[in-house]
Amino acid sequence: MANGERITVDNGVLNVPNKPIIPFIEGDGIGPDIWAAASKVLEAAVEKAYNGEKGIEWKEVLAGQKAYDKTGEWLPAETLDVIREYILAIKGPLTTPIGGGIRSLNVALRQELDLFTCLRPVRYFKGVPSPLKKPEDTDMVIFRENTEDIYAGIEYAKGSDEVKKVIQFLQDEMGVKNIRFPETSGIGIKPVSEEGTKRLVRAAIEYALTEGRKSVTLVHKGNIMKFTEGAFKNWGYEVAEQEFGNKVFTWAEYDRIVEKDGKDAANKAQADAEAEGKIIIKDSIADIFLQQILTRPAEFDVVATMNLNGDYVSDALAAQVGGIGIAPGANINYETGHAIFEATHGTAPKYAGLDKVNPSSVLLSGVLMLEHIGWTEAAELVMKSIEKTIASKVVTYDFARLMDGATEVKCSEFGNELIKNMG
Ligand SMILES: NC(=O)C1=CN([C@@H]2O[C@H](COP(=O)(O)OP(=O)(O)OC[C@H]3O[C@@H](n4cnc5c(N)ncnc54)[C@H](OP(=O)(O)O)[C@@H]3O)[C@@H](O)[C@H]2O)C=CC1
Ligand SMILES: O=C(O)CCC(=O)C(=O)O
Ligand SMILES: [Mg+2]
Repeated sequence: MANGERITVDNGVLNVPNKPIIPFIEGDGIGPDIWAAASKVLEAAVEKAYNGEKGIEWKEVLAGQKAYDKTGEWLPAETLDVIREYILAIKGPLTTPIGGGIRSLNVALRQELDLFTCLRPVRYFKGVPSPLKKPEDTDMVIFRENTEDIYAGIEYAKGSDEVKKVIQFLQDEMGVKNIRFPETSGIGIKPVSEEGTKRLVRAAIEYALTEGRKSVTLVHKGNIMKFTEGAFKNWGYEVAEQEFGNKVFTWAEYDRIVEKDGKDAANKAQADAEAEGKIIIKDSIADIFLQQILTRPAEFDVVATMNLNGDYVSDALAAQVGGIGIAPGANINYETGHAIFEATHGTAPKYAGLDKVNPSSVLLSGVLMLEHIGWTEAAELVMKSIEKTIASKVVTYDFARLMDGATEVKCSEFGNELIKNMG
């Protein structure tokens, strides 16, 4: 086989050689354990699917503690340059200290490469322990805005010169009277833009159309945060109606029909739209949404939301289908083609180096990557093997503690079992 080559991108379309070079970040904490297990499984699936005609050449790039120890920098410029050049990458989790210290490297990677969608599919694997009666009803795909919101990192600490300036500006020039304790407040700023919202919602609707999904729900807290989260909802409906026309039916349209012709007419219009296979664009306020995904999961499909809501919703939905050990993700810019695949969970520091945790989240992120480059046969092999292995009740601690009659295996052993059960 030829030596590795670069993936290139032409007008947003990927050209994938038979031996693509794909950068990886091993990650902090449990990162080395899960990456070792998952990369072996991905290699075995590609080898088996294509009889050695295709293969991935991994290229390590540094970030986090390993980068700091080797270079004195947490996120070396070279890492960003390499990912920019090689288009796709996959990463393990990176630690972010709480209440001080460096800002999130995970967020920095997303912002630096403008990976505006955090795509997190949530589906159930038969046999996985779940707190729900019918976990198989949970089949959602989260589109989380990845570059804005409170994650922009515009924050000023209590007592700093900056916070005093901001509070003074708000009080003196903006007439703000309700900062309850101005002397002891920190301040965070939440930018949410029309452009950022529309590109995210556009990507979610395009995904729903391509994948034959039924609805896109805009999740927001727009009753309280009117000009950020409320605007997200309005811009979402706008982009749906202006750019997708009669391929969608929105609840904004529903409301207009109610006003003009009454509720029965609106219900009929929605039922007709559903029968015609149009995508229903609806919205839900974030707090009730968190209840309804538990009580009525079948009503939700594609979910589009802002950064912080998306972070909370991701972990909550992961719990419904067996937990964060099996929750994959991808950070994607659909315009430039750049993407970084990564698990939804973090570094789980108490398990670091114990060869204990479930490698499935980063592995399934690798499956998303295989699908993304069109290597669906290899992706399918991994999926089938996960199903078979879980059905045989050979699982890591997280599932074993909730399953009757399970055999608990280590992270690396679970990876080997997946390879054994492949095909
Ligand atoms: N994208 C990223 O790189 C992310 C990084 N982080 C960072 O990770 C660090 C730790 O965050 P924390 O809030 O503790 O969240 P984590 O997701 O790291 O861990 C929380 C708990 O989730 C369970 N868990 C996590 N990963 C696995 C796995 N692979 N298999 C089985 N169970 C798993 C464990 O549960 P149990 O204890 O029940 O066994 C663990 O204690 C922080 O610095 C945070 O900022 C967090 C999220 C994402
Ligand atoms: O960057 C971090 O440390 C946390 C990020 C996170 O929780 C997420 O992206 O889901
Ligand atoms: Mg999170």
